[in-house]
Amino acid sequence: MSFTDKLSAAWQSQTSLLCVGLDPDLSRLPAELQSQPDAILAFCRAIVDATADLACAFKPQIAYFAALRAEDQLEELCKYIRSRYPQVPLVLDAKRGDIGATAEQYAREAFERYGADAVTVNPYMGSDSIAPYLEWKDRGAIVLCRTSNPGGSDLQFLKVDGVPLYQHVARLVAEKWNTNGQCGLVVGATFPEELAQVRAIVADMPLLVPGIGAQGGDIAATVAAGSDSVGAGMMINSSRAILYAQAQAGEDFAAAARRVALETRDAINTHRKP
Ligand SMILES: O=c1ccn([C@@H]2O[C@H](COP(=O)(O)O)[C@@H](O)[C@H]2O)c(=O)[nH]1
Repeated sequence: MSFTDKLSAAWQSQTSLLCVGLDPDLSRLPAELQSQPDAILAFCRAIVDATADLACAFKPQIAYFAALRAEDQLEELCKYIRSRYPQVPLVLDAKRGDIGATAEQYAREAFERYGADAVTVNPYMGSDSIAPYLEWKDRGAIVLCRTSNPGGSDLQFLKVDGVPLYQHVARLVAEKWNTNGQCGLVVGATFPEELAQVRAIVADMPLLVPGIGAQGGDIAATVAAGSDSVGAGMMINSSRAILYAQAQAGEDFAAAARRVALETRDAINTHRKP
């Protein structure tokens, strides 16, 4: 099944636009896990098991694994998600961007090694740097457009022919690069006005929307600005707020993560229009 078909099915079957981000930080893991040899894998698997019925996607961020020399644990985690929860799309957040020959290897890494349904990519190097991902006709390439960080404005807001650069990216992806219908865009929940502008340009293209939770983006404004024509269209990502949720009495870390994921999923759904 293609990335976009799997995502549309997940939006429906899970009744969820919540993407659970997997950004394991060893120093924030529960003490009882920290000394285990495969602590990262054990932690992420527990989070996945606790939230799988609440998520329309899982998004491991590769830097958190690579920094700890834990790519083997990321591989195992991806295998686990694919076999246990095949209905939940797996988005590898890698933000790759390089010349075509190198991009071919990055595409193999994402789609062969990790078996991701989609990968995040950087548009700065242009069409030939994106083409290798599009060779994988059923997989997604999710292109950075209007990122959630404040510094994203340095370049993304520059006017080119009177139009901000991020809008050029949105148009380029929608009109030229989306040859297989498997492209998406990254637009931050911290910029709802720009999210609405992007939605107006790209019709029902899926958007990966990080920035709620730890980055403080407003859920109601995000849903109002970014929903597609059927009240879906987004993977609204939260990572740290779920992963490191404060445990309440009687909860372990996974139960706390589930509680926050449930609250977040429901808060998003409250604002959706049928
Ligand atoms: O514009 C972007 C693109 C990607 N991210 C990634 O999303 C998560 C956000 O984590 P939180 O803990 O929910 O803030 C993280 O993996 C980023 O690398 C982003 O934040 N903004």
